[in-house]
Amino acid sequence: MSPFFKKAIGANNISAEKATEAVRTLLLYIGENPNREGLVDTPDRFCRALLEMTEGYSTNPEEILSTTFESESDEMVLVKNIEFNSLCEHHLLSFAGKAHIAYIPTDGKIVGLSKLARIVDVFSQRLQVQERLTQQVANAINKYLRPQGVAVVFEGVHSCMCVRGVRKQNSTMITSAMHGQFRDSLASRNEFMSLISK
Ligand SMILES: Nc1nc2c(ncn2[C@@H]2O[C@H](COP(=O)(O)OP(=O)(O)OP(=O)(O)O)[C@@H](O)[C@H]2O)c(=O)[nH]1
Ligand SMILES: [Zn+2]
Repeated sequence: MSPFFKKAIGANNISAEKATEAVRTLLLYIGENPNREGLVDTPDRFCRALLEMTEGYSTNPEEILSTTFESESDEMVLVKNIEFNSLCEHHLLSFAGKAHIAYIPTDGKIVGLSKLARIVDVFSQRLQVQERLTQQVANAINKYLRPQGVAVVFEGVHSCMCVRGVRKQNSTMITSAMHGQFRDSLASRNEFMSLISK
């Protein structure tokens, strides 16, 4: 019995047995034989992978952003090219790319660099649309860090656009969310945009 099966009950009181049975049904639905050697453990693996890819539901963003430090500076802090992997809520297919986050501290209140990447993970590891993912990251930083401004840009390539449907391989979706000084000041916004485009 695999580790997933030992965790007998998941969210909404759904048993692991029922979840794996649903995947077996999907395999039958496409004309496959779920009992053949290569597929016999696939329902279990799929359920474990899905749980892993959506583990952001069980992480509280407030906890991540609660460890802060003091700094002398109230200048912009920017972390760019933070990799993310998410699942589109329409097709349950991956969309992935990079996120760029900047904030302007209030009273020198700063946060560890890794925490910005962790915030990206918390909201990426859920079923998402990129617009909401971008907003949620910006809103969480705005709410828990209370900076003078926060700017977030996501650049994502959506598998559901590449491997099926319109099959466009080279399109990238760019979404942004701005609060405070980045929304109010064109100069701050331009500085952010020029730094991330370098
Ligand atoms: N705005 C937005 N759209 C997304 C995102 N991820 C996937 N989509 C789109 O969601 C839409 C779902 O459209 P539907 O018409 O309901 O589904 P569909 O028939 O599979 O659509 P096609 O992909 O056009 O074949 C598609 O246009 C996808 O490209 C996202 O993060 N943001
Ligand atoms: Zn999709």
